[in-house]
Amino acid sequence: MGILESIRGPKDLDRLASHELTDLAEEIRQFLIRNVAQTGGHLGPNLGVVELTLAIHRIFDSPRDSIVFDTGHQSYVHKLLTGRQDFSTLRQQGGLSGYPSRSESEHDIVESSHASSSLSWADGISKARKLTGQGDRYVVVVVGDGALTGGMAWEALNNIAADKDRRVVIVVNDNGRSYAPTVGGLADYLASLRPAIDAVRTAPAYEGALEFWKKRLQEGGPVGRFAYKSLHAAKKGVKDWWAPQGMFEDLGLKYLGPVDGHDEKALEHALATAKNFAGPVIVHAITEKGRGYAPARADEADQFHAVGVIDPDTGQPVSAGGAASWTSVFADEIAAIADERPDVVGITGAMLIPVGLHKFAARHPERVFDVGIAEQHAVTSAAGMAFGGLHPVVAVYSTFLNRAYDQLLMDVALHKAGVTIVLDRAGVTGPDGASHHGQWDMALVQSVPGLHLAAPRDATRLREELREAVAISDAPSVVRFSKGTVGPETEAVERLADGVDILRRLGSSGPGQPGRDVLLVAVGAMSDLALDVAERLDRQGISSTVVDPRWVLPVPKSVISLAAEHRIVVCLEDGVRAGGVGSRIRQEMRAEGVDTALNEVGLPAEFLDHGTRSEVLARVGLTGQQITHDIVAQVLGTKVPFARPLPGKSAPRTGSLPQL
Ligand SMILES: Cc1ncc(C[n+]2csc(CCOP(=O)(O)OP(=O)(O)O)c2C)c(N)n1
Ligand SMILES: CC(=O)[C@@H](O)[C@H](O)COP(=O)(O)O
Ligand SMILES: [Mg+2]
Repeated sequence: MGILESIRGPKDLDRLASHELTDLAEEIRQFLIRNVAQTGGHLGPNLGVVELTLAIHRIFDSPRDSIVFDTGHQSYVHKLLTGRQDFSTLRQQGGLSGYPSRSESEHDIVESSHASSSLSWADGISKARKLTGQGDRYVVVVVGDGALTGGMAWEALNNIAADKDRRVVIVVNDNGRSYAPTVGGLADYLASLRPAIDAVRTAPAYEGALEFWKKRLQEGGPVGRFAYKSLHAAKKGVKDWWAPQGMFEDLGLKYLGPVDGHDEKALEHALATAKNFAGPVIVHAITEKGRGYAPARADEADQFHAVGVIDPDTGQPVSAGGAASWTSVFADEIAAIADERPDVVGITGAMLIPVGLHKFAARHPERVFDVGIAEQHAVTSAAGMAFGGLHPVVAVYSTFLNRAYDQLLMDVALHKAGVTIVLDRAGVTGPDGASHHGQWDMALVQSVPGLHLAAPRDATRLREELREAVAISDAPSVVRFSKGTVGPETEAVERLADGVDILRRLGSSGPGQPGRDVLLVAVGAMSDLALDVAERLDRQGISSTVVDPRWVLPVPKSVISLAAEHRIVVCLEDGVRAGGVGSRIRQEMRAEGVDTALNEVGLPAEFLDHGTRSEVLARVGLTGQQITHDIVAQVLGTKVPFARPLPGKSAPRTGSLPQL
């Protein structure tokens, strides 16, 4: 049996000798490679924090002390050390979360995968500890160099530094990368330290010398004066030479490091030193993403930041890529647009390749900007670019737009700025769980005055709607699409004057009668589902029309007219029902005096646990069978009157469906 199996909780680490810790670190690395290769997950980040996590759990006393992981994707080692060593269900429905999870362990605190929030958590927890007489309990934060490029982190540092007697230990996990090498002034700053200094500040000798001279200083007299002069000179020298200590100390934070983040002994020394400060302190650990796994280290793109199922020996993906992904279609089209439109620029929040701006950047490097993990800044900076005559395309995952709602509203929309926001991973994503589903974007943006929202149903419409979006120069435009492979191409049987596509007309409501029983409004990728429902209804004698609005906001007038000609409207959307597209259509129908019954079919306003995309959709009832069942029950259950006429239209029909 290896050492790892003997670790049931952090306390079991205390008895290990130094060589056993080295062996344990190797065991953990092999465990991660073997297991994450089977399930997929954040292999690179976790290989980089093995020694760091061991040292933290040996020096601090979780859960009495709180350990907070920023973003949380690098908490696998923490899980292994806190009683969770079955990784066979990692990120699977009902299995281990890929992020900290309070329901899994008392050692877990922050479940959100949204970066740069950990220091605010630490500020809050430490204030609570102080006010409740528990000021002797530490808050230890593991924050990456990438997460430190998020503005929220600096808001928190400003507050943490203001109060010297709160026990906050900030471990900067500096591997020099987000996905790609971290960008910006801070990254350059941290990088400038790595080669120069090798943990001298935490060497026992340095601390001893400091203590010796501080005592002489207190004794006063000629020796004390000499001590003062030499300490002051040393500090100034170090300050000039050792920038981060200056920067962080200017902020009011003690700085320790940089420390070799793979030297467990040096880490423990630095953390023990930090613990003795009993106040806010930064420990700057230099780590390597993908440490100990050659395929990860060789991966120039992102050092195996997040992998699918791979061959553990070679690191190669097990399943060759199949159909095109939404992201790849976007990547090709935006690059083509960039060739044609010199005013178009791209902006990414440290996710150039994941959001598909890499081809654009390869062809026009001067026109793609990586702003770091700073979506709020990205959106307002885009408003500035639009003011300067450019057309920015901000590409982010849907869930991360949540963070930039005010910037979209008050910097882009208020100023009628021609900014296009492309939302990848919109709707249910799956394995990354509750904080990653892009389920709120449509509800958020539908309240933004003047905003245009497109939800393409397939690759052709993505290309088309993206081009239409970048042609809008006086308002924000948003194009949103799902994670993963693009659905089948669905050609319209008719395109109406306002761009709405009729996808199918099935059955009829009677000779000479307009419309049909059910109007199925399919938002984006829901078109496949809507067509499946139409087929199922047809088999039960219920007629339907399937439409894809393409641009769902503003609500196209033809959707309202069609609603008046059907008995029920069902809007299918891969987003929260509350405040979604369906509710907006309902508002517009009411404004036009159309009182056709409308069902919003979408996601609940709930946090949805991880699983595959189809498992999660099934869990919330977004399946052909369930939707059909509900429609049939409603239509057969009640005599659903036809709508009152639109002004100038024929009188409504009433009647009941044929008995089945
Ligand atoms: C607000 C937000 N934007 C983007 C992401 C996507 N994301 C996940 S991890 C990551 C890089 C994090 O870099 P760093 O903090 O240095 O951690 P590392 O992976 O290097 O350990 C990014 C951009 C996110 N989780 N949150
Ligand atoms: C932790 C984080 O936010 C990202 O790494 C995310 O897990 C990537 O998601 P995709 O795998 O969908 O690109
Ligand atoms: Mg990093």
